[in-house]
Formats: sequence, structure tokens, C-alpha cells
Amino acid sequence: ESEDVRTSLIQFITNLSNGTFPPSPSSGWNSTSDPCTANWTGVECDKPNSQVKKIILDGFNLTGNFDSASLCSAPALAVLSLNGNLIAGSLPDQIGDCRRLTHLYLNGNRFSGPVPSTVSRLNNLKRFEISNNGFSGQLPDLTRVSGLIAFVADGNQFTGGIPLGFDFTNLERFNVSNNILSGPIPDVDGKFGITSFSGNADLCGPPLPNSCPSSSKRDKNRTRDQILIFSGYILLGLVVVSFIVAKTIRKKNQKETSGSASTSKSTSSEGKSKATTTAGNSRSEMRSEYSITSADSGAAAASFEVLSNPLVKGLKFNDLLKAPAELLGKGKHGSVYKVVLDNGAAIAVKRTKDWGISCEDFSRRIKRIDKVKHPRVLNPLAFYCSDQEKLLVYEYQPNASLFMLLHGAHSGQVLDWGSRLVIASCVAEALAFVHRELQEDGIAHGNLKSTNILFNKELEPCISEYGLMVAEDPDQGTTKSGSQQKPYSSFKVDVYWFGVLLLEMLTGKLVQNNGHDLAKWVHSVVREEWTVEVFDRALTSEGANEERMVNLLQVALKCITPAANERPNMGQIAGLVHAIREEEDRSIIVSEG
Ligand SMILES: Nc1ncnc2c1ncn2[C@@H]1O[C@H](COP(=O)(O)OP(=O)(O)OP(=O)(O)O)[C@@H](O)[C@H]1O
Repeated sequence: ESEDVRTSLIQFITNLSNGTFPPSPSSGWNSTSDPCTANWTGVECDKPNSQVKKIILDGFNLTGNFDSASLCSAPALAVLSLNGNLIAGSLPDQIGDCRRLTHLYLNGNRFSGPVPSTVSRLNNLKRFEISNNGFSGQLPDLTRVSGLIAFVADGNQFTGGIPLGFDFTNLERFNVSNNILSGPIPDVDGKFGITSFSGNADLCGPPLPNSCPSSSKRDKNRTRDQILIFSGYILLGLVVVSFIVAKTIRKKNQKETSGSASTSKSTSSEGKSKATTTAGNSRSEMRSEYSITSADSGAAAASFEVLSNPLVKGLKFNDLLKAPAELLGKGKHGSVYKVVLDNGAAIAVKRTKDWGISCEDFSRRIKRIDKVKHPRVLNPLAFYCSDQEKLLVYEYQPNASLFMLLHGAHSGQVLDWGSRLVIASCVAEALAFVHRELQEDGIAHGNLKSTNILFNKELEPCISEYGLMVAEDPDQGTTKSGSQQKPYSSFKVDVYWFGVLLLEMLTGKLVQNNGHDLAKWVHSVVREEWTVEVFDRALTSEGANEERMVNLLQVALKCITPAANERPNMGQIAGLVHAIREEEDRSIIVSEG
């Protein structure tokens, strides 16, 4: 360890022990020795980098204050366990700087005051245990910590409700019993029983025996009020909007009659509107992309076909025209706009282009896709199809795409190895599930790439735009028409692109030329036996486990095998990636024990 880190750790323990630690000179913990080579009591290091990875000092009668600033200067610290001591005072804000922490155990101490909101920055955290202390205030908001598997905070003084954002699907342990919590218990999907919530007089709803009758009455009243207010808004909105739309259409018609012949022609069909683009007429303005054309102006009042999610019930073309829209990006196959509707809902509208599919087939395909539900796959909320337009509406995802996290300057954060592995395994599992469900229909994703992996409110990765394209196999030539495809091929094309996605995450490099350049470069480096050179510098410098990175690279190489029928299927790949992720989790837990 560096001298700075050694000095900081000594400072940390001095504050914590008021001079009573180390218990004997042979315990280490002095500035003249190295924590990794001199075996400081309770300290473990990661071998290749000789950096402090774990500090486990359970039951040492530590009595002082917790100095997070000194502690968090150990850059590789992943596990901190101080159970069963006498540590008092607050948990300082700087705990949020221990970014590599995966396990934080502070059970059975005398901590008091609120848990600082900065713990939400510990997005590698898997286990957070703080039971039997005097913590008060609200429970911490850990919605951004998507890999959390244990949250144990029983026997404190927490007040308020249980945050709705807790992702109970991943949690294996959850206990907030014996606090002062109130309000309804979120849906825990039958995973946690009474003992996780008991001893909070004002908590209600399942699994506790006391139901929440008064709140449901309040909710009913609130809903009725909301409906009344909402109807008022709609009425007012309709009057204003009809006025604006009528004015806009009149203006547009006037413009078109006085404008050039090419402009009016361009609005009559997809093909012709393309001609206008090449003629230099600016069609790239936000709404002109999906504005009702004069030829299709009857559609202004037309409704979108709303699918099973009712979020955009009753959506009309007019709603899009009048709402503020922002171009999110233009891809090879269309453009995407963010639109905020009158009711405040943010949606993403995808306009596909050059897709020679009839409205009947389009509708059948989208409705079939909508029947398959997976929490990591975004289904369209609604669609619209006319001769001029094919539009799909999705819920807007606020937390950027995988592409942005890997290559953009997104909040200056580097996506660490643990997060990349979680993303890889979530995407693989979701894709395997949908492939299985839609095998018979022959509907694959068709355009899998990092811009189509979006992060939802809970920062979980979700696959977007499933089935909007008919897959092209970069190694087999184009297979545009569904009828010409062999039954397996479109799914095996997804497998190829999943492999490219893995390469992008492992190398941190951009995908160009159908992934060929990246694949070629990776192959050449591996052939020369410089495999480690392949990996993203950010991963090697954080000390990511090389063996597991190589294992994931092997999976990627299997996926991009040129012969489509030699590629494994997504189910097999999901199994391989999951095993690597489990090994990673185990390595942390085992070495901690
Ligand atoms: N539901 C959504 N919420 C937030 N951003 C989205 C949503 N859907 C798409 N985007 C973003 O909009 C941008 C444009 O998407 P688009 O799908 O048009 O581009 P692409 O994926 O690069 O190309 P392609 O045309 O091949 O799909 C991308 O950056 C994408 O991440």
C-alpha cells in the first residue's frame, strides 16, 4: 500500500479506538509496516496489486468515532466489517467516497443520527447491514444500488415509510423490524415474511396482519379529485389545442400552396420524402419528422393503438403535435424524439423508416411482442401506422444508454467491472427469455447494440426496440426478407450482436463497420497471446479479475463465430455469463469469510 493510505488507515483506527488498538505490537497497524506484507490484524489485501481490500475488526471494543474520510482513502477497499463494537456518533457523509465497497457491516454498535444520503453513491454495494444501532431519520434511498442483495436495519429508530424504490426482486435478505416506520409495505412479492417488518406499530399491509383501510379510502378520494382536475385540464387543453392545431394546419396549407412543387410532393409518401431530404430541404427539424402531412391531415385526430400498458391511454397524433419534443437521436433505421405529454408523462417516440412492412403485419408483430413480458425488456406502449408513418411509443428512460455510459462523458463516471458483468448477465438472461417465447414466431431483436440498452429509473439495464428490425447477419450477408431466412438465423444474428456488445464492454472501444473491426482487432491480440492488452484500461486499473474477464471474452468470441449455426443459443450464453457473475459474487463473499 502507498504511504498515504497507510497513514490514513492508522488515522482511522486511532480515531476509532482512542489508542486502545492495536491490542499488541504484533498486530501491525503502525506506519512503519505495510498492511499487506506485515499482516495487520483484520486486514486482507488483493494479491496482484497489494492494496487493502478488506478490513474486518468485529468485536474489538472499538469505542471512538468513525472517520470515513481517512478510511475511504484506501482506493480498493471492498469489505468493511465492524460488527459488535461500541462505535458512537454519526456515519459521516464521506462514506459515499468508498466507491469500491461491496460489503458494509456495522451491526451492533452505537451509531446515531441519519444514514447519510451519500450511501446511494455506493453502487457496488451488495450487503449493507446496520442493525441494532441508534440510527434515526428516513431509511436510506438505495434505489440506485441495483446489485444490493441484503439490507438489514432492524433495531434502530428509523421513521417514515419504506422507500418504494427498493428492488425486492434482487434482495435475498431484508429486515427493517423494530423501528418506528409507518405506512404501507411495498409489494415484496411474497419474498419476505412478518419478521422482516414486525415491531413497527404503524406499518401496515401484507405480510403484516393489519391492513391499511384508511389509506385506501384516502386514495379513492384522491383518485376522484385527480380525475376531476385532470378532466378539467383535458377540456381546457382541447380548446387551446384545437385552436392552435387549426391555425397551424391553415398556415401549413398556405405555405404548401405557395411553396415549391417538390415540397408538396415530398409529403405524399415515404420514398418521396426521402427525395426531399437529398434535395436539401431541411426535414431534420424536430416535429416535421412526424408531423401530419397535408395528404394525411385527416389523421391528426387519429388515435394511437394503445397496447397492454395504459400509460398513454387515448394518445392521439394531436397530443404529439402540441407537446414539446426533443430529438434524441437519428439512427440508421429512424429517429427518436422525447415528448412530454400534457399529463407530464415523458415518452420516446420512434419513427422507423424504410421498413417495407404492411400495417397489418406491423400491427400483428407489435401486438405479439407486447404479449411477452420481461422486466428487462421495454415493450412499446402504443403504435401508429399509416401509409406515411410508422411510429412506436416507449416510456422515456431517464438514465442514458449503455453506449453513453461506456463512451460518453456521462457524469464522469467509469462503469466498473462488477457493473459491466451485471449488465451482461441481465441482458443475456432477458434476451434468452424473449428468444424462447418468440422462437415459433421467428421474431428476434434484430438491432441489438449499446444504444438500445437503456437504464431505467432504478438504473437497471433494459433492452429497447425489440423486434423493430429484421436482423441482418454481418457474416452471412443480408437476410432482409423474413421468408428467406432459415428458422434459426435471426436469433443467431442477435447472438452475434450480443458478442459484439460484450466486446464493447470488455474493451471500451467503439463498434464500427458491423463490429468487424473490433472483432478483428480482438482476434489478432488474442492470437499474439497479449490477451490482457484487449481489456479496457479502466478495468485493468481497477484490478478487475483477469481470469473472469478472459472467461467473458471467450463467451464473446463464441458468439461472433462466423458460421451462424456454430454459435451457441442465447439460453446457453446466459448460463455461461451467469456462472461468471456468480463466481465474481462468490469470490467476494468467500474471501470475506
Ligand atoms: N425510450 C427511450 N428513452 C430514452 N432514450 C431513448 C429511448 N429510445 C431510444 N433512445 C435514445 O435515442 C437515441 C436514438 O435512438 P435510435 O434508436 O434512433 O438510434 P440508434 O439506436 O443509434 O439507431 P437505430 O436507428 O439503428 O436504432 C439513442 O441514443 C437512444 O439511446
